[in-house]
This record gives sequence, structure tokens and C-alpha cells, in this order.
Amino acid sequence: MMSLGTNGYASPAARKMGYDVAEGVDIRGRYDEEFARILTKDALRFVAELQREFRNHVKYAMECRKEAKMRYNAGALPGFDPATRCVREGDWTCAAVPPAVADRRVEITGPVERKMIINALNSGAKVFMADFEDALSPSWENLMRGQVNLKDAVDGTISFRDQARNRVYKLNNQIAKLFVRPRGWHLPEAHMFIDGEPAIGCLVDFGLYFYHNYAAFCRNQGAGFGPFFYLPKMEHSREARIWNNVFEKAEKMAGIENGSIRATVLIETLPAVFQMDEILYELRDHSVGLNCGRWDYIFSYVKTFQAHPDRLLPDRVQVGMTQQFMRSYSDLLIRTCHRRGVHAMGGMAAQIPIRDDPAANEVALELVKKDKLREVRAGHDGTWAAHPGLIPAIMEVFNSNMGNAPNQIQTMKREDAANLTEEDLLQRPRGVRTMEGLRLNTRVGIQYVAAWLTGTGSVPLYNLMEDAATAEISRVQNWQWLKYGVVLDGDGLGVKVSLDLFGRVVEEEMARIEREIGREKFNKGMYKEASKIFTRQCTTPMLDDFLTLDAYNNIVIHHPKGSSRL
Ligand SMILES: CC(=O)SCCNC(=O)CCNC(=O)[C@H](O)C(C)(C)COP(=O)(O)OP(=O)(O)OC[C@H]1O[C@@H](n2cnc3c(N)ncnc32)[C@H](O)[C@@H]1OP(=O)(O)O
Ligand SMILES: O=CC(=O)O
Ligand SMILES: [Mg+2]
Repeated sequence: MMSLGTNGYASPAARKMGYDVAEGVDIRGRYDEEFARILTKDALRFVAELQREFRNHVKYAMECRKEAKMRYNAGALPGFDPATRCVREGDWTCAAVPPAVADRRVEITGPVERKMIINALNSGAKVFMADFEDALSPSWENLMRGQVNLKDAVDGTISFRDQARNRVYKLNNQIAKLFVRPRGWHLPEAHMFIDGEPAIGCLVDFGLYFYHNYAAFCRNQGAGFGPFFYLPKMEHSREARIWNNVFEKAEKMAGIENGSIRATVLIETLPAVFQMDEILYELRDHSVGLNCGRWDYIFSYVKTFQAHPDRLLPDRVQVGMTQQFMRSYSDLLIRTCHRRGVHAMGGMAAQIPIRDDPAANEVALELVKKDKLREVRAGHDGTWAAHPGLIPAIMEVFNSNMGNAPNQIQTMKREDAANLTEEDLLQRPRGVRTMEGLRLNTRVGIQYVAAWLTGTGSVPLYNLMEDAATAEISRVQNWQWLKYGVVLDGDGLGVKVSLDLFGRVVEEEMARIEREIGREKFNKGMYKEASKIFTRQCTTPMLDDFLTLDAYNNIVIHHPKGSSRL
């Protein structure tokens, strides 16, 4: 039967492009034979069913986020919910950890790009988290190629030829276990409409990946379990309940046992730190733990307190894991996970190898090792690496502190963390604010947005890994400093942040970026567009919820050209 597009009419676009779509589905992204392997009628029917069953729940959850924001903006603080005290105090555990992922001491992360997938799976890490989220610019090409790449990876047939280096990449015999991170609940997928509405981005990512891979995954990777997921940016356990229901529906459709699918939830919003038990409880049959998504967590601290001028952050570089609010969050996460019998995963150190400067490289490596040592001693069961070059050092830290045990779930209960209070978790970060902090935020923010607009979601900048989460910190910190006319006194200059000053900083930093990367690259890139977007976001009276949501229309390309965007 011919596809039906918006409003129930046959979609001429779909007919012309050739996707054989399910009823009610309209594909507005470019046709590609490879993508058609993924966008099959049955797979699309599954995505459409997910959307139909859960769209109202997702809308409601997003409305609740808005209400919570209004409460915080009116002066309320996030905290533990008295209504769910019995969940926090109850004596329950999550389903047993699947043997295939008992040992997760080092996990590498990266976008769903073909060569990186092969490198990550071969990297020696225990797990590879393939990312449709912070590390990926969600263009149609990236998303669909990502799905093709993951299918080939799960099938074991993935290969890549680097023409320039005449090198062929293939999987080793021993590879990391694959986790996939779909986008957050808030992002639409504007290249796919279902019943006349843009699809929910994460249900597209999850639905297509699950549909094509569950059988091969359970057989080849999960020893009967799987597929495995990471779930980002949730703010409340009601959002985890939706995921749990999605998993149950998927398991039923596939005819696999309840509890086959497993997921690790990132605790990376400030409200979610008060919901960790509740989130695990909702997902108790499908959980493999929680992870400290430290960068989004810092971003969320600023966002949650956007109307609280008494809680301004110091320079971004000073907000590390040893700040009391960050240490408390990691400690409570470990205690919560181990009490419930699942992994407490650490987060990402931003340092990456510095190839052209051995001394600086040594310093970066020492910082990573120090961060990982803190994590393993605190009781984390594993951690993230941004780059394969860091894996041996991180592995060594975890090996020498964890020994042969696959994890610390039974041995590091961290009962001491049971006494952590709301005040500990909300403690104001200490440090100073400087002109260089403002400049660095601006330089990094603009370059990140420029990369994202051209299809790259994670980049090396000034020897650090930058992705959507770290860029968010730069954006909201500038916004906050501008909004409250902060005085930058950490460098003794005592300058007040104003629109005038910020305008000058943008100009000067754009000139610096041009000098650093060269005029040709600067002119070919999207730096001017990025500067416009970033500047608007830093100066808007009402803080945008997400940088990527605001910038999304810039990467939406409908076919045939001229059809409307979101
Ligand atoms: C806040 C969060 O959400 S953190 C999680 C999300 N962020 C991420 O996943 C970031 C992951 N890391 C990266 O994307 C990259 O490491 C970057 C962008 C930071 C740096 O990338 P590059 O500058 O290309 O690194 P570099 O040139 O040193 O790469 C050397 C080799 O390592 C590979 N490599 C680098 N990082 C990774 C990775 N994360 N996974 C797999 N392979 C990788 C490169 O593909 C390259 O391979 P090759 O030698 O076969 O060509
Ligand atoms: O997703 C991870 C984070 O730190 O943000
Ligand atoms: Mg994140």
C-alpha cells in the first residue's frame, strides 16, 4: 500500500524518494539506498507504534518540566519528594546484572561514525557507548548513517576504507560490548513525521536500532540479554517510567523476555539527583545502573538556578568533581546504585592526548589518572574515556584498585553517603570569575556551534574534548554572567559583564579564532552563523532550554527542497 503522509494523504515526497513507509509515516529526509535498509516499512511501523502509544506521556512529561522550571524560577529549590519516601526507604533491588556486562571498568564513548565505531569496539575498553546524543550533530545524514553503521557493527560485518591512508578497518576478534545512547526526550526528529507531527527523536533512534538489531545483539553480544542503552538528560522518574514502558513494548513486539533490554541512566540534571532511587525503581527490571554525567549536570545546575543570582558559577574550569556539590552527587549515586545492586559509573574527564607536546600530554594524562583514581576509590565500578589513547592508563588505575573483581557493587556500599543532605547536593560552587573565563566560554562556544552546524558533534578544542554538554556550560555561564551583570574580579580586573563588553569579546574572539585556524578555513566554515546563534543565546532575556534545540532548524534539510521545516 502507498504511504500516507500528513493528514492521511499519500505523501508525494515519500513516493518520489522511494521509501516504502508505513501508514501515517512521512519521511522528509533525503532518499538513499543505504538508508532504505534501515527505513523499512516494518521498522517504521514499529517506530510509529511507539510514537502513538507514548506521545501523550512524553508531552505530559515535558509539561511537567516546564512547571518545575516555573517553580525554581519563583525561588523554589529542587529536593527529595516526600511522596516517594517509601521508594527511597524501601528494601528492594534491581534485577541481577547480566554477566556480559558485569565488568565495565572502562567505557569508551563516541559518535556513531563508521571509523570511530570500529576503533572504539577494538579499543580494549569493556564497553563502547555509541552516541546519538552529546557527541553527535543530529543531521539526517549522521543519524541514518549511524543506524547503518550500528547494524553492520552488530552483524559483525562493519569495515571502513581510509582512502588517503590506504588502510582498511575491521573488527578484532575481541570487541567491547555495545551500548547505544539515543537523544533526550525533548528533541524532535524533523525529517520524519508521524500522523502529521515530527517524530520524537529518541524513539526514532531507539526504535530503528532495536528493530534491526535485537536478535543479532542478544546472540552475539549480550549472551541472551540486550540490547543495552544509555538514557540521557532525564529530570524525573516519570520519564524513566516511559522508557520502561517503551522497553516492555519492544520486548513484547520482539517476543523476547521481559528484562532482556538493559539501560544505564545518566544522572546529569540537578532535579534527577533527588530522584535516583525512584528512577532505578521504575526501571528495576531493565536497569544496569546510573552514570555521573558531570558536564550536563553542571549545565543543569546553572539552568535550574537561572533565576537565583546568589548561585552564580565560577569560571567553568574551576567547577570540577572535588567541589562539594559534585562530590556529594557522585557519592550519593554510588551509595544508591550499590544498595540496589547495580553499577555506579563515573564520568568523562575532558582531557585528551596532546600529540605535539609531550610535556603537556604528560600533564593531561596525570589529570585524567587523578580523576579516575578519585572515582575508583570512591566506589565507582567503571568510568568513561573520550579517546582510545587514554584507555591503558585508565584501565591501569581501575585494575590496580579493583583487582580481579568485575565491579565494586558488593564491596563499596558507601553507607556514609546516606547522610548526605539536600544542602550538600545544592552547595554553591566555590571559585572566581575572570575575563579569561568569559573569553574561553565564547571562543569554545562559537567553535563548537560552528562544528555542530557542519555535522560534527564532538571536537578537540584547546586540548580538551568538547561536545554538546560542555558547550552548554559555556553558553549558560555567559548568559548568567550577562543577566546579572557579574563583576569579573578573579583576575583583579574588576570588569562588569555587560552587553557592550560581551559584544567586544565576541568580536575579539572571532578574530582570534580566525588567526588560529587560518582565514581560508574560517571563511569556509560556519563561524559567522555560529557566532550569531551563540551570541543570541547568551543575550536572550529568557534562557533557551537547550542550545541544540534552538539551533536544530539550521541542520534540518527537507527533500524535495522548499518544503517547510519545523
Ligand atoms: C559529556 C559527554 O557526553 S562525554 C561523551 C560524548 N563525547 C564523546 O563521546 C567524545 C568522544 N571523543 C571524540 O569524539 C574524539 O576523541 C575527539 C573529537 C575529542 C578528538 O578526536 P580526534 O581529534 O579525531 O582525535 P585523534 O586525531 O587524536 O584520533 C586518533 C585516532 O583515535 C580515534 N579516536 C579518537 N577518539 C575516539 C573515540 N572516542 N572512539 C573511537 N576512536 C576514537 C580517531 O578516529 C583516530 O583514529 P585513526 O588513527 O584510526 O585515524
Ligand atoms: O553525558 C555526559 C555528560 O557529562 O553530560
Ligand atoms: Mg550529557
